[in-house]
Amino acid sequence: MTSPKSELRAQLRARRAAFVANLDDRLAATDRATTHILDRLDPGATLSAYGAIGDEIDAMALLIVAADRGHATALPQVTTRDQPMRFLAWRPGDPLVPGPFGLQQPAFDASEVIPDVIVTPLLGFDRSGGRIGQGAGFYDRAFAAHPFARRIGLAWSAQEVASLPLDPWDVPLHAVATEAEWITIAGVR
Ligand SMILES: Nc1nc2c(c(=O)[nH]1)N(C=O)[C@@H](CNc1ccc(C(=O)N[C@@H](CCC(=O)O)C(=O)O)cc1)CN2
Ligand SMILES: Nc1ncnc2c1ncn2[C@@H]1O[C@H](COP(=O)(O)OP(=O)(O)OP(=O)(O)O)[C@@H](O)[C@H]1O
Repeated sequence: MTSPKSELRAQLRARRAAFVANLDDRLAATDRATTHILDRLDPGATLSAYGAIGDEIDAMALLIVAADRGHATALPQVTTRDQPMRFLAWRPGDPLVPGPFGLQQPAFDASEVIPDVIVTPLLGFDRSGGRIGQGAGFYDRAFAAHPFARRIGLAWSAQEVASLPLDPWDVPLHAVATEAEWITIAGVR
């Protein structure tokens, strides 16, 4: 299938890979990006993040520091493309089990939580809060199911595009954190 979105995904994957390959210090850059988020968490907020796939910014250190600061922490659990993604409690030291797409996920008996903040991986973002992901719609469906959660994209600056083709179900991000800056999107409810 070639569509504007799938071509764009391929371009963005290539751009992200080139950016990461040229990064001097990936850990330091990850730390700068995630610190934008940590510095702005409301006390006691329940935070969901993710473990990186491939060239994504890894958000596990963010989750570990947040847990240390007293936040309840969670990771998404996906099973099949048809089933909605759920957010399951996960604290540092809790087991992780292999899931689809090479994901490491909380155990099946972990309790479901309602996150206050959803830190979201992405392939591309724009300054209107537009986001393009892997194309399975897991995050768009989760955003629709959790309308009161803050939606924060975590991405390398090279993942910015001027504007994204938007579908009716796309839910805008409230903010994007990169290694270079913190971007808040005006007017997103
Ligand atoms: N780190 C991370 N966790 C996540 C997501 C994500 O994008 N990144 N998801 C967001 O929805 C969900 C999992 N959904 C996914 C849907 C499709 C593919 C996928 O097609 N992967 C490619 C390889 C991509 C790559 O290496 O960059 C593949 O399997 O061929 C992966 C995850 C939930 N957790
Ligand atoms: N709220 C929703 N309810 C039902 N289906 C949805 C919803 N949001 C998105 N989808 C479905 O998800 C599919 C993929 O959407 P899209 O291409 O926007 O994914 P994406 O944002 O790139 O991926 P992801 O959110 O997994 O990172 C679409 O076919 C769409 O029908």
